[in-house]
Amino acid sequence: MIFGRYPSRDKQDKAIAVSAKKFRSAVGSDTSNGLFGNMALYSRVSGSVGLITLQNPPVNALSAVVRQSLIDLMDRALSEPEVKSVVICGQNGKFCGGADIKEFRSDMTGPPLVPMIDRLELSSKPVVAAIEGVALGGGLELALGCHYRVAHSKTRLGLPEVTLGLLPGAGGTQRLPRLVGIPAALELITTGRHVTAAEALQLGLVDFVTDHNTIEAAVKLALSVAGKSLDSRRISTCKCPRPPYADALFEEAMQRVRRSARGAIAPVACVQAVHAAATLPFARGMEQEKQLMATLFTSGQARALQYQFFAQRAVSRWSTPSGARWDTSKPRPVHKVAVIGLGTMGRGITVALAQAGLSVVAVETHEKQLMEAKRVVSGMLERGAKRLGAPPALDKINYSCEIQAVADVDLVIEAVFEDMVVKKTVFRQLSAICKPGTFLFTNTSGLDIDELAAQTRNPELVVGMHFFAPAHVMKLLEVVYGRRSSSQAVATAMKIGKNMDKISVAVGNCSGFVGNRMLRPYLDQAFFLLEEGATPELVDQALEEFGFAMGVFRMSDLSGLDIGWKVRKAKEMVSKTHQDCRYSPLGDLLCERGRFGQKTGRGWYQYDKPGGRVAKPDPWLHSFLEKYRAQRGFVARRIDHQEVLERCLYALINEGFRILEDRIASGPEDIDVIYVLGYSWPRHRGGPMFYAQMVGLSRILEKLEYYHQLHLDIPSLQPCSLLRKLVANGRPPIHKWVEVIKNPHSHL
Ligand SMILES: CCC/C=C/C(=O)SCCNC(=O)CCNC(=O)[C@H](O)C(C)(C)COP(=O)([O-])OP(=O)([O-])OC[C@H]1O[C@@H](n2cnc3c(N)ncnc32)[C@H](O)[C@@H]1OP(=O)([O-])[O-]
Repeated sequence: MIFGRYPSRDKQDKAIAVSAKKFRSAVGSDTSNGLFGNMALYSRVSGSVGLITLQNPPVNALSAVVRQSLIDLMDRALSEPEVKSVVICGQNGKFCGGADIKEFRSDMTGPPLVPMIDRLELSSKPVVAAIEGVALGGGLELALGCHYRVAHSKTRLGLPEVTLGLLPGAGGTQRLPRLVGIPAALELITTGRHVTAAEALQLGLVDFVTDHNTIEAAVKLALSVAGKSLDSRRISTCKCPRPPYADALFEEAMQRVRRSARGAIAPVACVQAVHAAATLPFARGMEQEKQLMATLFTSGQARALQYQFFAQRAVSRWSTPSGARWDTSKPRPVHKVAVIGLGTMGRGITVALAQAGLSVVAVETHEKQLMEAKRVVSGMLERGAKRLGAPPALDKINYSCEIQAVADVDLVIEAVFEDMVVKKTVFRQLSAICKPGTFLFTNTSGLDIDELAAQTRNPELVVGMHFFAPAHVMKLLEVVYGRRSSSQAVATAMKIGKNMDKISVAVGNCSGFVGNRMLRPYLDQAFFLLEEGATPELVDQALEEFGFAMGVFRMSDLSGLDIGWKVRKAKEMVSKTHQDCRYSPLGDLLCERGRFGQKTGRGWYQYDKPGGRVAKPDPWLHSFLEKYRAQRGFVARRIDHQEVLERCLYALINEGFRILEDRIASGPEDIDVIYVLGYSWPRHRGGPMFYAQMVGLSRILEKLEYYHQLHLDIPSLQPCSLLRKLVANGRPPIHKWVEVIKNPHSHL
């Protein structure tokens, strides 16, 4: 009966809106305080079911007003004798994205989540969560407080609080293990992984999954359970199932998070909270959860992670110094894309484009290499499809040895060698072959976009795309606009990035763009520290303890020392005499001896064989460094971790300020997103510019001044004028830096 009476989602939203209107007039609420812009709505369906709809676009986050409305509407449902059960759903096909993260930045007001969920669970009438779209964080915790959970098959569920530096502090750490068991709860809570509805059903997280109308299904269930005992449905009253090997499980989980979290405190607190669920009664477990949450909530790590969450969304609202903006620039539709050059990067880009549903023409000049690329790309697509449970997009790609095959595409991504001469030739060819209006994008990690654009008839169609390897996996894309790139070309590059599921950051054109430009002074400092007495092990240990996945030398062994050597040779840095500014030839000297890193079994470390992965300290390298110092007049001194961090990181941050000053990045968020997603900067430290704010701009300035005085031949240690200006302006918070950049006379 309910199915026949139930309207489509559209109609249903209209019905909800109508009942909301009636409800507003019934309760006589004041709309002037914005209450009804963010609230929950109430209606009665099928005679005896109270339907509460969360309404707080875009993700129905549980803001203070939503929480208050939910409490009021639950009271209403409980007080109406005709109502026998309740369904909670979210408007616009999204159940709930969790607590309102914006509220975490200010003093929290409104009713807290924990007692609200406890009251819900205590309800004498059954409450069913109708979960569509997402049930994340506090949203899933709300659903765990309900007595039944019905999910749409396309829903994603999870407790991602750990990614925001928190734990599921609205009872999630106590209810989830009771519902799905300790192993699954530990995994979900410490990783923040989202699960599909199918997996949720398998775990017992939801009771029922539907491909059809979720609210209909939830209402049907609510009708069927009305009046039945709820004793076994209140998760807080259930005993947490404790496997016999629980102690070993917790031990293993703690070791795992300590290893992978590299100094992040939230995953450790998550394990502790689940341990409390396994060992304490519910109420005491909740106390433990609350205490752990309080510590995390005020930590710098939570602030850093929440800053990064918003920064990753803010970068899509790009702008350029010439006034082009995301909201006034329309991307052109793109259906067919060509990739030129099927080396490692070209293959990854081809896969990413095909997976995004675009038709791709993949071009490689030699038949043999083309066939090899086809084999590898097909394998990558097949493995990806297996993971996603979808068919591989093999038929999206046409392979060709002829550059003429790109004549009718809408966009070309050139991915040939990182060599200006080769790229210029390709761009001249493309400009002649492609149909008018074709966008010509280049995958480069630092070459001059304007110089390439000058080879074409339409430089406004040229944009840089700096992909990170592996290109089909890495989330980051630097979209580099040149002096003449049109706003439409930039908007189209940003859109293509989004289609490929990347986080794209629009940046200006300069050598190395943002990421690699900042890397230069960081690498230089690491070399200088070796000259002054450090070892690769000492430098790497300091950086890894800070939170980097790999120190600079281990990383450079992994990516290959010869790559940087080639670039330095092309820039004639290797052959030049460096009189005014210090240059360390250490990397070049290693390359001259054939030590290219892991691939040759020798680099800054030694490996058991070429291609080996386990880095071991190399006595040869140590004695080489000693001889080098003696020959060049360096007297080895004791260098500690603090100096390593200050020299390497502050030099990198100083370059970040220069980049902001030069308007290469439009704000500190751009730099921080690039560094976290592309250069493994520890996420819980927010990014280099956020870290600078945490350390204190005055301290960074003071330390840079100190080191620059000691090393006047290292210009990158000279504090840049923007940093001085920010300190002179009273060290404004990071979101106000842009005001100082735009208005040099600003006193805020
Ligand atoms: C009390 C302790 C216990 C509980 C703790 C928690 O629940 S912690 C929370 C645990 N929950 C999470 O960690 C979930 C966090 N959210 C997500 O993972 C994703 O947003 C999504 C999967 C919900 C939707 O993905 P999608 O690609 O469709 O969309 P999108 O990602 O582009 O977002 C659209 C807009 O919504 C905004 N916004 C989103 N969520 C929230 C929020 N909770 N709050 C506020 N705002 C939020 C977002 O900033 C953006 O705003 P903009 O830039 O347009 O002004």
